[in-house]
Amino acid sequence: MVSPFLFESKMMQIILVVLLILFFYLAFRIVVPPLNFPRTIPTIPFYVIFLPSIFDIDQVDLFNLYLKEPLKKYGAAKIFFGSRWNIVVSKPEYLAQIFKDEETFAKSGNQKKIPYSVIAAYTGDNIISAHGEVWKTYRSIMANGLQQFDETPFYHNAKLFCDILQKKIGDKDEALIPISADIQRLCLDNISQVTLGFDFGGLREEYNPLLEHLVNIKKQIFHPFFLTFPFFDSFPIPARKKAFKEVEYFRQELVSHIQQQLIKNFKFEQTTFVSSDLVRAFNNQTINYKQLTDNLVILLVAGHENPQLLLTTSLYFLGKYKDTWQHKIRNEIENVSEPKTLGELPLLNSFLYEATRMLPPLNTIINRRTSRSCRLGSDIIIPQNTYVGYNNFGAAHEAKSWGTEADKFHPERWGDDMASISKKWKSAKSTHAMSAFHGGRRACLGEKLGMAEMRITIAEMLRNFEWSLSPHWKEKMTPAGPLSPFKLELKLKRLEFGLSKKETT
Ligand code: HEM
Repeated sequence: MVSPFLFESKMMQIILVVLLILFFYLAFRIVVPPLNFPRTIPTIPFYVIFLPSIFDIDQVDLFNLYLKEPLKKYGAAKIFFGSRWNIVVSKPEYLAQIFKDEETFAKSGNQKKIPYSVIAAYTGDNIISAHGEVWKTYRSIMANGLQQFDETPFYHNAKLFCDILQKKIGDKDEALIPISADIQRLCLDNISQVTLGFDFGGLREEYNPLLEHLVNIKKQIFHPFFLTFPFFDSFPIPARKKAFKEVEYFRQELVSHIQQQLIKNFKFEQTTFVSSDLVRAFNNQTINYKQLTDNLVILLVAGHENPQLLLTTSLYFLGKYKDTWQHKIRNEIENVSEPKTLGELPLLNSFLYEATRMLPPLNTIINRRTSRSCRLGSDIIIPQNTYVGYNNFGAAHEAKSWGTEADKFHPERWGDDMASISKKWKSAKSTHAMSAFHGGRRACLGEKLGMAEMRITIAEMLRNFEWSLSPHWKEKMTPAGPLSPFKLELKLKRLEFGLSKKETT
């Protein structure tokens, strides 16, 4: 008979061996790309993705150190992200193929890629992530309202935004102001008033419960560990359970705001907000309640986060090039009396396009999965069920498209007059040398809206203030995720009365 002690120690040995095997198996899956991944493209070391959590390094440094050369040479690479190995491309020809062949490179957002995660619970199955017929349905409902909209709230909010900054300067002439939180409030108010039919109240209310809630859940969603290993969201970790609950609460609160504004008083029947179109589609059963909620949430999320990033980037470049670009554009807008003409100012628009090129707000997007084994370009064989994404920063800094000065901030590259600037912008998008707004059939539906918001806010800022980068602010971009200057702080100086009080509307 085996003694209980011997039995126990044998069991311990077996458990230890199983755990060791599991550990090595998981480590192998993280360190080495799947064996059926293409050998014709390089592998970015798995640890690269963890470096910003350990060292004081931002994503532009990371790109320059680890991705620039492989992407320049091969146009594609294998990269570990989101608990799995993926293929990321930056060569315009590869982007063109991926964007065009939607059946093979099928959209597969977080709701499919990591359905157990907090981020998937947040945005669900929406117009950006959906594929095929479902996407077509969403697009047919939402496209019109995102293309035809009333810009008036942008003007009012830009003024409110500047008033808030004026108050922060107080009775001094200038002050050092961390700008991120106010930009977020502005962008939330803009998108909620222009597309959702309610006022988020970010600029008007000092304490705003919905905003507090949003800031809180964003911290949990963009937690670096869970962003890299969303797999752990399926474990019963109390903090993550709380995050799920709070995300659900936020979604319900958002819909309830829209219900109060649009549904209860039947305003949706008369208005052309995108949210009204979604409510009508829900009422006639084209979409269900979850689809309605998912799309309302994505309108708020994409509609405020992306402009927030681009505005931060624009204010950063204007601060950095205060004596040149800021000065020149201020002179240019001084003569504008008709708001519509902002879209026709060569300096303002070439500046905006260059800012978008230099720091594309959505740096890397990996949300397509191959529906079959396929060939990318002439020699990259990709197995079925592989996640494929694109690196906007890489595409926008490719020397082949943008010349040897691709890394330089050089708005002149877009042209001197509005006709050539617009032509170059369109051509850069259609050749995918510039993919910051995607392009093709799945092109961003908010580009027109976002760019109008940028022009109007920048013009108002230039009329009110002169600014440079705060001497206390360390020039650094976000370490991971969306790309923009990290916790930007500006040295804002109030401008003389004449220019600041000039009316725009
Ligand atoms: C201003 C900065 C913005 C940038 C840089 C930007 C960028 C992008 C990109 C890269 C995509 C494609 C995503 C993918 O490949 O999965 C996209 C799609 C989309 N964006 Fe934007 N976006 C911006 C603003 C907005 C705004 C203000 C809205 C308004 C709600 C918006 C609504 C959308 C929608 C609805 C799609 C999905 C289009 C489709 O698949 O049919 N975007 N955007």
